Amino acid sequence: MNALATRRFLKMNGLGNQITVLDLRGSQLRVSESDARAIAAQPGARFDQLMVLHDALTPGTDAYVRIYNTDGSEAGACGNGTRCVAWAMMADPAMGDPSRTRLTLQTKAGLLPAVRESELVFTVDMGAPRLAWDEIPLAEPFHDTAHFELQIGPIDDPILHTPCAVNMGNPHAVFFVDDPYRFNLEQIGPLLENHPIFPDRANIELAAVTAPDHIVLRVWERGAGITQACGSGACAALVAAVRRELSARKAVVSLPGGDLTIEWRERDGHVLMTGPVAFEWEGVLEPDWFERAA
Ligand SMILES: N[C@H](CCC[C@H](N)C(=O)O)C(=O)O
Repeated sequence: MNALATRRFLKMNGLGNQITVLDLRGSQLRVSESDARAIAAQPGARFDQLMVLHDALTPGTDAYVRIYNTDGSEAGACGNGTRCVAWAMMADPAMGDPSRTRLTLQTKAGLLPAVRESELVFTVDMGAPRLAWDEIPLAEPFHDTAHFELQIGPIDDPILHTPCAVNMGNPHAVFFVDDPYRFNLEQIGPLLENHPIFPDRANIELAAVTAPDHIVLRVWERGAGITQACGSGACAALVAAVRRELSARKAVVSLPGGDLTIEWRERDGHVLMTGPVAFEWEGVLEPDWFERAA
């Protein structure tokens, strides 16, 4: 029997970004890529991102978190998932400590401090964006990642072109358009996600700046496809808009699932993301889920 079987999980969402939280602290258990895919295949546990808690590795942090996409691949950051984990570690009856209002998670991309603003609203310090081409990462050097060369569609009348590259602990390519809802993201997304310019693939954003403090955004996520919201994608879109001098350093980003407030703080260059979480249900990982997938 798979060692993960019978472990409890929480099904949550952050603005409709489907998040499953699995607490493996106090054990040596690890989730493999095929385990993640087996869990994702279950309607009751289905996720865009699976957030797996492990014992903290570094003093001053509260947990080490591994983040899996639907396809089993690992991501370095997940804004919506971080808010969900923060809620679980503070408010869940079984694993939460209600006396806490802040904590710091560690992922393979760095530290993610989170603060509870109200019962269901959290702010995460997503850190400073990395804006050099070799940190994004892109296959070719570009001297300006705010305007790097990539286009799809006819050469002289491209459908999309000249995105801005931002690494928020995971790679994003932001295209500015008039109306993100005018595009067939289902079709374009996989072409861009897997474009050879992105050796690690990329999350793809279609963004419209409708006012200096408002961005409309749709996201095609690496390893997960279209999602209702993407926290790191919202951060990437705001950073890209500021670099293009299209928006202020603080804006509301409207995603299909709802709004996030994003601020690229002047003082230290960190990006702060504020938004809600929702708890849906809890369950246990059933043994036969893994047998069928094996
Ligand atoms: N939905 C997440 C991001 C997942 C990114 C993942 N798709 C990748 O980088 O592979 C968020 O709220 O930030």
